[in-house]
Amino acid sequence: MNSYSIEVENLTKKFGEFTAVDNISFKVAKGEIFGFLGANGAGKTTAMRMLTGLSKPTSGQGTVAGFNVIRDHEKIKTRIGYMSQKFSLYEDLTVRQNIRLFGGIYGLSNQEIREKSETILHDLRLSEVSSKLVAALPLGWKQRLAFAISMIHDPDIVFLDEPTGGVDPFVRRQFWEAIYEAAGHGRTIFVTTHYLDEAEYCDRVSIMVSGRIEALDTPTNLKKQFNASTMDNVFVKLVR
Ligand SMILES: Nc1ncnc2c1ncn2[C@@H]1O[C@H](COP(=O)(O)OP(=O)(O)OP(=O)(O)O)[C@@H](O)[C@H]1O
Repeated sequence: MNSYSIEVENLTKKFGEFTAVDNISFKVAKGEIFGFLGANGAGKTTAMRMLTGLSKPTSGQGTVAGFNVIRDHEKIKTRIGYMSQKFSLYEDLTVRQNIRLFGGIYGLSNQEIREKSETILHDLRLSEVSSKLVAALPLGWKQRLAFAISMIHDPDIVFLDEPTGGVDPFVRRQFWEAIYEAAGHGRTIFVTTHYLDEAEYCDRVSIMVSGRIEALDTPTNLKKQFNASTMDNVFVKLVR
């Protein structure tokens, strides 16, 4: 059995003459927390869209959750979860309605939705606010809820696109505890972030510059390699 969740080779995306993602190759092990970093415009979103089956690579090959990124992109969508900072929950629906809605979208039966709803509400201690509009929740709670909902269909991999924007370090730390828990259950976490302290929490980190992966290793090894005391310094040395 393949021990990698993601395996890509020379993945490239061009928009006309412009190469947004330039021959990237890497593997992510099952249950790994993989940080996907890069400056604005480096190509992270474009790469992530190819990995999640939303965009067809111009060239290259690979598998995500065991499915071919070119031929089986519709199947990939059934085995992954996705959470972005910008598009996550419906603010004008209640907490419970959001869980129901996404459970339905991900193809769960009514019985499964009922069970998952109770588990999520209980685990996140949201039972008392289950009939409140999501708009009324603090941002940190919304993020935790969106993360739980992105895993409602038990995906092999969860893609998190800047999941902790706009909250304080304590709330971010709590979110990362939830990430560790998910990874502890064997789920692969693929996460982009602009917070370099969060890169330290990842098992391995890749750093993209102008469409290419310029560095990829554990935070400890990257700091050694770049003679830097923090991931922030590694990033600055590579990107600026
Ligand atoms: N559909 C498109 N057509 C043309 N150019 C595009 C398209 N999508 C992205 N690009 C360009 O590709 C490059 C990479 O963009 P991308 O959004 O992947 O970067 P990013 O690393 O995710 O940046 P950010 O952190 O700002 O989201 C940018 O120069 C962007 O302008």
